Amino acid sequence: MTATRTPVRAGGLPVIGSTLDLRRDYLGTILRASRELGPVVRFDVGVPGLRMALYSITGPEGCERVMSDPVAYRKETRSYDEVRLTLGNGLLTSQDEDWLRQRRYVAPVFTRRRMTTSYAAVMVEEASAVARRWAGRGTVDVHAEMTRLTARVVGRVLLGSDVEAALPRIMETFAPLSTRLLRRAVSPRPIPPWLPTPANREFHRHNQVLREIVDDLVAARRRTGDDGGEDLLGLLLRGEGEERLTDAEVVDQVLVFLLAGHETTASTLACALVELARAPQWQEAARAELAELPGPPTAADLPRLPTVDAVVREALRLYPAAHSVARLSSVATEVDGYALPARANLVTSPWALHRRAELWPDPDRFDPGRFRPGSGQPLQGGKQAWLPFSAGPRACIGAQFAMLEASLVLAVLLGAYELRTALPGIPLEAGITLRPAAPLPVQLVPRG
Ligand code: HEM
Repeated sequence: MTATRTPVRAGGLPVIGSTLDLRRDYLGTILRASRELGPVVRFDVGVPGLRMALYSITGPEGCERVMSDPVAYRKETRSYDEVRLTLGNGLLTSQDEDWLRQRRYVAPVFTRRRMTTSYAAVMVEEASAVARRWAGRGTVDVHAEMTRLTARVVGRVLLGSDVEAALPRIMETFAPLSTRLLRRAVSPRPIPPWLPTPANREFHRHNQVLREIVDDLVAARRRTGDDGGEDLLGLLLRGEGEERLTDAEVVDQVLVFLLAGHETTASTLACALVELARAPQWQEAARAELAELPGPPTAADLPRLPTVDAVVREALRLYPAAHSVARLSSVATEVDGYALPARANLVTSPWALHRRAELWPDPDRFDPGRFRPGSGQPLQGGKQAWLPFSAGPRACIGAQFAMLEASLVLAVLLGAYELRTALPGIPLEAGITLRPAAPLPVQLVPRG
């Protein structure tokens, strides 16, 4: 296709362009631009002379195309440079040969067999422990509860460690790091991280805390001399094969999996639980399917729980934890019929893609029925209309893990409790990930 159009420019203010809009309300600004101006929009960030152009990509073909081609669209963006300051060169941030070697190396930990047997059993065990712990508690903050649960699962399954003790430190550091990252990603010239400003000092202290947590996890495993059987940390420390990782890569890898492996699924689960608490008919529909199972849910039962699966997918549509997937174009290119220059900062937005009315009617409404066979949705765009885990070779390696965990946890909790809430909606905060901005109280009514 020949490029015919230049991207529409978002209004913003004469001198500073869209800087304030993006900083104050990133999600709202991207969504409004997508709805009012189209699938490729240019935002000018910063004052003239120091200006940076940022292009939002919110159509199904455009998002998939940019996400799927790691040669034409690179992880050399401002936001990824910021992520590297915290996470180093692990699987999420590395590129090319480094990435391929790391991805092949960790692949054995994510086989279907492991997911559906040992990992699923741990997920059900941990969810059942939460259900027991909730007994007698009238109301719980489902975001805090799901964060604890998913961290315990990642700790047990991937790292062979109890990470619960470190959780308060992880949460204290991750939230401000995440917010800082997005703020700096939409600044044309952020203050260099080596300048000893109070904000930078706090940033380095937070990074140090995270590194200390990982060092402790690695040291504890080394002390026990246990090679951890088949888990991720055991695999990393044993250093098998020709593609073995350097010591620094091991630490970076643990950090990535520790953070990416729980925070995203926790937010998804928390949002799903609140939406279910607001929609008793979907709880009932899910329970009717659960009632047909012979015992506690297992991975093998999931095909018999289509409503639970639809609830997870709908939560990921409305609240995609990875709301943006950023790339830098390595060459001049064309996306959705719009010409983009080389070295353009692109932000594909699952958040805005998932709320396009021509794909998803009444897009802001929670309706798991969209994902039931025969619903006719998405109306166009097919699989490209739902991209919470990105697409192509750099898609989320933990996608099946997350889907499995979210489905099993919902199945266990819905079997044990009726959920109610007075929350009118879910307050959201966009940093590097999308997360609830406040506690999410949900009332529990024990079932039989
Ligand atoms: C609901 C939960 C999750 C969501 C929405 C999510 C979303 C994503 C997305 C969109 C990417 C692509 C980022 C990019 O290319 O810029 C990604 C990559 C990644 N995710 Fe997830 N993720 C989730 C859960 C998990 C879990 C449970 C794990 C680990 C167990 C994980 C580990 C990773 C890793 C290591 C990468 C980098 C993969 C690569 O580039 O090869 N994620 N995730």
